[in-house]
Amino acid sequence: MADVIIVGGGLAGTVVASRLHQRKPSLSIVLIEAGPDPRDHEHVLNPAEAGLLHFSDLDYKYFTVPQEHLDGKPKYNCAIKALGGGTVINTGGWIRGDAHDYDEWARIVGDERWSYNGQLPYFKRSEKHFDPDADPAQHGSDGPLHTGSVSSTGRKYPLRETMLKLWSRLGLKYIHDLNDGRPQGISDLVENWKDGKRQVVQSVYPLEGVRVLTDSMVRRAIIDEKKVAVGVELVSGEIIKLKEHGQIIVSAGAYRTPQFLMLSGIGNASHLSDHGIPTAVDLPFVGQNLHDHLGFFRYWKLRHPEKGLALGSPGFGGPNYDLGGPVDFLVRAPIPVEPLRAAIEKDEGTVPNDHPLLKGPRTHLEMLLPYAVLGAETQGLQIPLDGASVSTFIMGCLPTSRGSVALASSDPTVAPVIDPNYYATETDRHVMREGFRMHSRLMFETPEGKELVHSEHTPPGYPVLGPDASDEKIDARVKMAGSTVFHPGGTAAMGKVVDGSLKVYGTKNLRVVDASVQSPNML
Ligand SMILES: Cc1cc2nc3c(=O)[nH]c(=O)nc-3n(C[C@H](O)[C@H](O)[C@H](O)COP(=O)(O)OP(=O)(O)OC[C@H]3O[C@@H](n4cnc5c(N)ncnc54)[C@H](O)[C@@H]3O)c2cc1C
Repeated sequence: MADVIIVGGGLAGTVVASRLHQRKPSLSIVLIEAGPDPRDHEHVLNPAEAGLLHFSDLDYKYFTVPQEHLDGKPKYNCAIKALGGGTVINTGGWIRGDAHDYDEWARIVGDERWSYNGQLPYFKRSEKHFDPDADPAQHGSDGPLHTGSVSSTGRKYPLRETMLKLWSRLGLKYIHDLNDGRPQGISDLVENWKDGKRQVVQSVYPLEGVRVLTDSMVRRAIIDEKKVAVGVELVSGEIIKLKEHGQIIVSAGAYRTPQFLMLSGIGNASHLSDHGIPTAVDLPFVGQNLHDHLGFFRYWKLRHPEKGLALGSPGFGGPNYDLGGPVDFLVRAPIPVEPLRAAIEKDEGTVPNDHPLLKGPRTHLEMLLPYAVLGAETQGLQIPLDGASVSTFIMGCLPTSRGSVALASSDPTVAPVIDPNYYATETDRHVMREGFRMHSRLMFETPEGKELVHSEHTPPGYPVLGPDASDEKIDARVKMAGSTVFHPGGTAAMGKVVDGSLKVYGTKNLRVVDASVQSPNML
């Protein structure tokens, strides 16, 4: 028997377990995680080795259904099966959203607690911010998570001044604080590495006092005839019961949380019946609204590799280079409103001036220039890591494409059917084309770009595309090379599946607390 049963010991589940115990030590809390505690796994603590965890024993190794709006092929999507969830592998980018995003969420669900100011106390509580001169209204100084920027860690990359001039050509300014809710501009990248090491969530949100079961997958929540959650059944057959007025908290991630709800009888009744699952609560929106960030890399051959400008070159190295990723700036930009409006109208018909994507200005694009070549082989390119090339990265921040997670089987150990439906809307295509053209302009038309770059490495069979490339040609590149940035969300959406207090509609004592709860129109 337990007061609180938490299903899934990833980022959200571990934080909730730890904070609940701190707040009320008398509660009996059980945290149940499908995978092991991976902290002694050889590649976990060094963030530079995260690539080695893909397709490892800790990876669920998901593949989507064939993506009809990309190149028609299934796409690999990583998710970690281990205590710590995504914090075991993630890049550690410590990037707070634009205040407009949270305010839009609050407006949609009619609950100010989800606005930027509503969330701010929790942002602050989580961090030990690196900058003593930062605005105390925006940052916390005694939270568990250490953060650091390129400058605060003392990394001085040879291309920094060139990069600042290059990105400024987009009309953007340098901003000192990436994480104050007003992120548009060029800022030092901020990461949550501590002394060059990963902060896996259970190391900073301690679980002493919580009963933790690892290597234990939960099959379903047991819902009684009054729709009250009364316990859970594990795949092993073990049953853990809830004390009266206890809570089951679901935090199995955006792919597995909807699967878990459906296996518990909460979901679209006809889909459940297809899999022989009796319906406890008919909630057709469970598993709908999947959204994810699509990202896209381009690769550039340097004009002067002998200067030691990028990872792999014998001349690339300096004090503290191991304290963060080989990047100077994170760049976040809006795009022009009128062409965007035209794209949205192709999807949605006439749109008002206060359409969420138009008012703001919103942060439509996130961009980087890593001093390294990342993932080129996925585009059929063989670029040696010898410091002779760099990459640029473009991500559409506010996707309007929506997909789904559905059951493949009533067996909880079988992966669900994942369809992110990437690049399905004209809006998403327009945003990505704008980013693509920005990078072409920077590299082919600015003095800094021309001095930096000798040529572009393009995937075999794909020509170099200049700033005046057609939409079709850009789309062809993105469709071949676009891939997930591993940010799925929205599959147990607030206002549709859970209320503003995260309670699952139609049930008692059941909540969802993870990335699944982003609201249906949350962009
Ligand atoms: C490669 C990669 C890079 C990323 N980079 C960044 C970044 O730089 N910055 C950033 O902010 N975010 C990044 N993210 C995203 C971030 O890690 C996720 O958004 C976050 O981990 C989501 O937290 P969650 O609690 O919703 O799910 P998760 O952290 O995925 O946790 C879900 C947990 O539930 C467990 N589970 C699932 N089903 C069951 C079951 N039935 N029974 C028991 N346990 C179960 C899983 O094993 C897992 O441990 C990245 C993610 C990846 C994969």
